[in-house]
Amino acid sequence: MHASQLDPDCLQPRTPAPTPALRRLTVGVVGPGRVGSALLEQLRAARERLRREQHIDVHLRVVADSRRMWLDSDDDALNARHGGAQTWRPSSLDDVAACLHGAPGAVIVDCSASEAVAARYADWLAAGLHVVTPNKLAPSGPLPHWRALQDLARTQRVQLRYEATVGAGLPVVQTLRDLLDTGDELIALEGMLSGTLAWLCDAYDGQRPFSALVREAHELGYTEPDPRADLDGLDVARKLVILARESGRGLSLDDVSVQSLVPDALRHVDREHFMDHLHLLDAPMAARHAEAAAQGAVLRHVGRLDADGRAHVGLVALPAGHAFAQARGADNIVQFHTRRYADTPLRVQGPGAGPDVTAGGVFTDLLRVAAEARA
Ligand SMILES: NC(=O)C1=CN([C@@H]2O[C@H](COP(=O)(O)OP(=O)(O)OC[C@H]3O[C@@H](n4cnc5c(N)ncnc54)[C@H](O)[C@@H]3O)[C@@H](O)[C@H]2O)C=CC1
Ligand SMILES: N[C@@H](CC=O)C(=O)O
Repeated sequence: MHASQLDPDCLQPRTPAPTPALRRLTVGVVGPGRVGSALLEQLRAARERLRREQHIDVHLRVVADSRRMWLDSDDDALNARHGGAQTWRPSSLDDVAACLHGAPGAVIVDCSASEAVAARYADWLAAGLHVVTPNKLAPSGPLPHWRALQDLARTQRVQLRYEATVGAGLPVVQTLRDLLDTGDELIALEGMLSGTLAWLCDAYDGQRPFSALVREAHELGYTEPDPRADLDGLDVARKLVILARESGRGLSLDDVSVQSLVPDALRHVDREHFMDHLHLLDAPMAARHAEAAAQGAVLRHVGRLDADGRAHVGLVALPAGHAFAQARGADNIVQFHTRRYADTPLRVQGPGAGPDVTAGGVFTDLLRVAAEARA
């Protein structure tokens, strides 16, 4: 017997630790767009390693977009009903839930930006399915509905996770939750909470038209499906609402004072018309930029939750030495002012938009579902 097999305390042969049972996650992905496709790629690449090292078996059972769905159920009867496994068929959110129902560790991942999908969470949680999402519509939607969803998840003993709704892959929601769970108290927070606006403010130097940069941010996968949600400040307002609610404040979107960059003429037109008329943003942005530059300042898009409970979103001109002025690319920065972090705020910083980092945040939530279900 080799010495390394002896327990040094009692010099008895060690009993080999039993191999942990394999834990299955049965996953359905709704919305294989930019984030959803990156998630599918990450799941594929990690599958063997997760099985080998973490004893987690991730089984992808269904993928659905707005028009069609792909199904590969373990259930022969269900497959037969739908003409066999691995088939494409018209999309149905009812069928997505049906084919996950009762499966071990069944999770629906909503990677859409759709109200119609978010409206299904209550049914899915009630049916015993975990829900993971980067979609901000439910957690920043009507407060009574959001609280009811959280209560439902608790009573059904399933998980509702949404880390990637704020800061994409950055640990923002979890950091706040950890602070509060360990007895700290949020006093205020401020941050650059839009990857798109961070990237636009950093890239815009008054030379290339702002509208051309907005198109580029969209191609890079930073913007919302409709980039107006970034430019009108609503996306950041949603993130502030999510963080405020996480800290126990009953904030709603109507409570956030938002400065929009979208001209009135483009507010209510359809998305195609908006994209065709992006040049209307150019002159106002050029004026804001020139005004800031004349003061030796730079423009940054900032969201704030004040100690008195008020919330604001908008462009501000900051001196070049300010921490936000030094952020580059699509970096988000979130600064938590808490009772413990009173002198220097706790800061989370890094790229806060883009398919890969966002998918990484969603994937982390999936692994948390597996870890918590194991406990
Ligand atoms: N792009 C980013 O950096 C980040 C995105 N998010 C969130 O991630 C979500 C996805 O964003 P992207 O991938 O950029 O959007 P995308 O537009 O590329 O993809 C959206 C997908 O949802 C599908 N979809 C729309 N309505 C549907 C319905 N009723 N049923 C089934 N599928 C439906 C579309 O077919 C498409 O596949 C959004 O909620 C966004 O706010 C969150 C953090 C960062
Ligand atoms: N469009 C959003 C994506 C992440 O939430 C952003 O730019 O921050």
